[in-house]
This record gives sequence, C-alpha cells and structure tokens, in this order.
Amino acid sequence: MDEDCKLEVNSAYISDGYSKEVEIAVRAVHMACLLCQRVQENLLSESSEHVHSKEDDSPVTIADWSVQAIVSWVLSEAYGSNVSIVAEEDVEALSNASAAGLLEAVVRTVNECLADAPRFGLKGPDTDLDAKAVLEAISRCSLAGARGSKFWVLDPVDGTLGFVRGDQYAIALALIEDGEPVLGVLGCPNYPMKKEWLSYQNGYRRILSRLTSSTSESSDRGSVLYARKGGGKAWMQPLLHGENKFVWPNSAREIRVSSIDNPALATFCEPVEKANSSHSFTAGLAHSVGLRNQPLRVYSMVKYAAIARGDAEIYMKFARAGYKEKIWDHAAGVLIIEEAGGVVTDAGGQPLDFSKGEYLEGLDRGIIACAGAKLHETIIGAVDASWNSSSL
Ligand SMILES: Nc1ncnc2c1ncn2[C@@H]1O[C@H](COP(=O)(O)OS(=O)(=O)O)[C@@H](OP(=O)(O)O)[C@H]1O
Ligand SMILES: [Mg+2]
Ligand SMILES: [Mg+2]
Ligand SMILES: [Mg+2]
Repeated sequence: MDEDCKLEVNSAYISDGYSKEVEIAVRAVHMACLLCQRVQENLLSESSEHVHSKEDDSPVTIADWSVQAIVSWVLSEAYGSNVSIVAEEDVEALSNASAAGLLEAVVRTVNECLADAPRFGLKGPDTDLDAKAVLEAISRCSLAGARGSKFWVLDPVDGTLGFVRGDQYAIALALIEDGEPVLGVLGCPNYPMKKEWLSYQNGYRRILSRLTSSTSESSDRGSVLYARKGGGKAWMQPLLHGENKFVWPNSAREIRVSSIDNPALATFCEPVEKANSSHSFTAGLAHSVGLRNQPLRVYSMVKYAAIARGDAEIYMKFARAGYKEKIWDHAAGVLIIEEAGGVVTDAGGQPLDFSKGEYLEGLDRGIIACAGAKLHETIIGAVDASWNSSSL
C-alpha cells in the first residue's frame, strides 16, 4: 500500500492532555521548517555572508535567530508574554551597530514567515514586526527560565553545521513540566516521510537537487514528528510546502521504533563531527557487540527522529570530558523516542535530568537511545566493559 494512504487526519490532536499545546507547537514548528528551507536554499545558492561564528566557534545563521523569534512570538501570542521559553540563541551579536545588515535580514525573514501564519491556521501580526519587537521575541527566551516547573525549550536550528552544509538539521521544541519533557516536536525539513532518503553517503546537496528537479519527489521533502507524554504514541506529518498547495489541518501517521533487537542487524547513528562524539570509542563498542552495519553519521536530532521512525536502532553520543550537554539538544527527541516505544538514558542507565537548568547535569558518560530494552541493555553493558580501557 502506498504510505500516504495510511495517513490519519489529526488523530493525535483528539487526545486529552496538552492538546492545545500540541496544536500550537506543531504549527509553529511547521512554520519554522518552511522558514529554514527558504534560508537554506538561499545560503546554498548565494554563498551568503550570513553565517557567523559564536564565541565557541560554532556557527549561527539568520535561520537560528529567525526561528527563535517566530516560535517565541507564536507562543507568547498563545500564552501571553510571560510564557517561559528557554532557547539556545541570544541577541548579543545582533544588537550592535555593525550588525545592522544582519538584523535587517532577520527581521525580513521573520516577517516573511509570519505572513504565512494563516496558512497554518494561526493568526499573524496585524503589522510587520519591527527590529525592536524581533529582538524582544528572541531575548524573551531566557536561560533563567530553565529552573521553573513548566517551560518550553527550543533549539531553533539543531545541527547548524549540517544546515550550512546543505545537509540534515532539525527544529526542536519541547515542553518541560516538573523536570520531564511532556511534549516534543521535531521538525526535520530534509528528512522526508520515505525512509530511503536518509540512506545517503555524500551529503544532502545532491539529494536536494534531485528533489527539486522532480515534482512528485519534491512533494516528500521533510517531516515533523511529535508526541505527548504518556500517550504511548508518536506521530509524523509531511512538511507542507508550495505556494498554494497546502491546507491545514495536516494529516499524521503513527510512527513506531524498529523491532530489530539483534545487534548484527541493527544500525547505529552518531554525530558527524568527531569533536562532538568519539567515533573511535563507538567503533570499538560496535565491534564488541557485533554491530555489522556502518554507522549512520547524521547531523542534528534527526538521529532521534531516525530511531523513533524505525529507520535505525541505536543512537550513541559520547562527548569529550568536560562538555556539558544542553537540554534543548535532547528534550524533544527523548520524548518522541520514548513514546514511539524506545528507551533513552545516560550510559549509566539513568533517565536524562531536565530539571537542573540549561544543562543535563549529572549525565553519566554519554547518551544511549535504543529501539528496545534488549538492545539498550546490551549497549549499556558494552559501555561498562570497554570504558576503562578507553581514553575518554
Ligand atoms: N564539543 C561538543 N561536544 C558535543 N556536542 C557539542 C559540542 N559542541 C556543540 N555541541 C552540540 O552538539 C549539537 C550538534 O550535535 P550533532 O549531533 O548534530 O553533531 S554533529 O554536527 O553531527 O557532529 C550542537 O547543536 P547546535 O548548536 O544546535 O547545532 C551543539 O549544541
Ligand atoms: Mg543543538
Ligand atoms: Mg541550535
Ligand atoms: Mg548552536
């Protein structure tokens, strides 16, 4: 049967808890995906000057700030300007006089995106936001909010490196309540509904050109995944696109983790950059448990999406000693995998702790997400067995 035939209209919205939050968050992420697709296309075609380096040398682009502004604006329209949002970006680099051109580009991008709000069933602003309003929306997302009992957490563009390289990236929005993610939405603008698009080796640029050259293929370009806590279900929607082609409400299909529990058949994902996770440690570990497939190295939380969708079975990340993982890099993905039937813990088998501020405090060694409990136990055991002889 064609996959599209299995779509169910809006099933996840019918459920009780957090239904308003799900509606708003999913729509905001769809809008953000559209924004990012436009900016990424421009970046690739113009080799734009709008990629900047932060203090830690990591990249930030007009898409990161613009997505943070629009999600913040949409959430504060829905929940009032006191809504608590914790997000990655700040306005420092945008606020000084030398950044006038950059700020102008962000304001233009934000207004272009908000003008599309009605297509997603949301009300946009009556008049365009000015620079002050955009800066306010971005800076409303303060890290201090991460200690409250209920707050949103946003990574406007996760995998910015993948984004600027024309590859995979994600938009991640979660709601944390009493230290636990209760709602997660992952926008994956370059991860289509059909699995085969993930199995690339030489970057995404080549695939993008294939997609844009064919109308039928270009209709399946990205996806948005979401789940709410306790539902035992996770969902995926196709990205809506095209000038007049889309109509809200969108349809959703239930997703489920893979049933493979034999390491010899399993595929594991890990970050692309060695600097973000030790490839040599995971290679040794993969060998020791009998993983035969090559690792799937993918930028961003698309790795969490791949596990939740059943396209891969294991995700491992072992950052260098001293690096502290941030809550926005994991919250949405963890909940979506759990609700799709998977298991996510640190390497000591403990759940990730979202209650201690902007970092995952107390994280034991690394993060391990698996499609099922059996694989998870195997990997945890293998980490213990090989940790002391590793140089991590
Ligand atoms: N040194 C180091 N170690 C581990 N992790 C780090 C490190 N530096 C940054 N980050 C965070 O990693 C986020 C990107 O993770 P990825 O899994 O996408 O990595 S990779 O780009 O595929 O290598 C990335 O998220 P974004 O900044 O949103 O792209 C960072 O929050
Ligand atoms: Mg990130
Ligand atoms: Mg980011
Ligand atoms: Mg970043």
